[in-house]
Amino acid sequence: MTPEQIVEAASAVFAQTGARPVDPAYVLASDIPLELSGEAVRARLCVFTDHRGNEMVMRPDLTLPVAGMEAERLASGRNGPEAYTYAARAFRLPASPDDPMEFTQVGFERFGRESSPDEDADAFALVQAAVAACGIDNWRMVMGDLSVFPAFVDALGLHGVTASLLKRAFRQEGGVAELLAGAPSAPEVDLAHQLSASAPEAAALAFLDALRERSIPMIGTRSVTEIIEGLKAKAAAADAGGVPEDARKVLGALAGVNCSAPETAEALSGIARAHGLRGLDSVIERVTRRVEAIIDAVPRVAEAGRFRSGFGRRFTYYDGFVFETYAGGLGERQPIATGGRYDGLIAGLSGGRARASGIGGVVRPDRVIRARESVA
Ligand SMILES: N[C@@H](Cc1c[nH]c[nH+]1)C(=O)O
Repeated sequence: MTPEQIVEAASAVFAQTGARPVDPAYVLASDIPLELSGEAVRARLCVFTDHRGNEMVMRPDLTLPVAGMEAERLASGRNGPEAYTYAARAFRLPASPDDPMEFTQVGFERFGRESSPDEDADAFALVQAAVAACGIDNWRMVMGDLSVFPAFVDALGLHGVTASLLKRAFRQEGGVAELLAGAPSAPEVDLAHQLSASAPEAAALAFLDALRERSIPMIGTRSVTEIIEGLKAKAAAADAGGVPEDARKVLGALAGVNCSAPETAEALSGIARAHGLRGLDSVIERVTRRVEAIIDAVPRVAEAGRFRSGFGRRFTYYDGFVFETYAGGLGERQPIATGGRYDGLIAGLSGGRARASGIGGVVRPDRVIRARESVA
């Protein structure tokens, strides 16, 4: 198949559902993509400064601008479910030397439908139908659910500051492991206390001074404000007694969940049972029902699908089901299809003026071609 035929084949699958074709704004103000991209994507945003000195980005995906459009539509008083489809360009600095900076995503976004395991399965099955239409049948997939970790943290009954620190750490790659590995050092806690006592600007200056004094360079993609917030949260949790030993065991076990799709229910409920945790039935039931619905719709998932609890941080807008599909010789940094649920995004983008569930997924035709070539 030629690249055009692949785009056409995938587009036809999404168009058949009656979704409306769109091609929203290419250029976005940087604040929203910066805030809603996980660390891995954030480091890859194509950022530039416009003629007025505003920091802008080329859209790193289509979900953000499409959800922005939908948030405006809903906030202006229109309502009811809506679905969009696109075959459009997105821009990210390459994840590996053979990845392009500009690429097409063929996908869909659905808003305002019921947020249920069956809808999750339906959205996943639609993406896989597009993958199949592109001539790929020997794929594997990984799924996760971003609501599982916070639910386990809540079930542990920890102090509020400790619980929010853990939920926040979960959003960063390796964050929980780092947190569980050790309490913050005394100088870190002292610095956090000192920063807590200052107004935000003064705190930022004091923080940069502290780095300079210790000759520590600013690296990575987190902003000074975020680093300060993180430090303060760590110190507050340490002041509240830190993460107790039994909670460490539970979270360690949860972080280790990496099982075949049919084993998911047992993996999660086994941890809850072993540690006498209550209040997890509804989240575990939802995950279980979803896996069943997915296997009903796409039977290959029973052997080619895995569930990983720590999975899915490319974008911080995801808050439920997430998945990636891989094929051929391409590794996990180069999925051929991705998607997930983001029920809080419309409320976030509209400042609470509108609310709607959201779910969607995309196929990457350039990677489909490479996956096909790598097995040919
Ligand atoms: N925008 C996501 C895929 C997606 C679409 N809708 C939901 N998720 C990505 O680029 O990885």
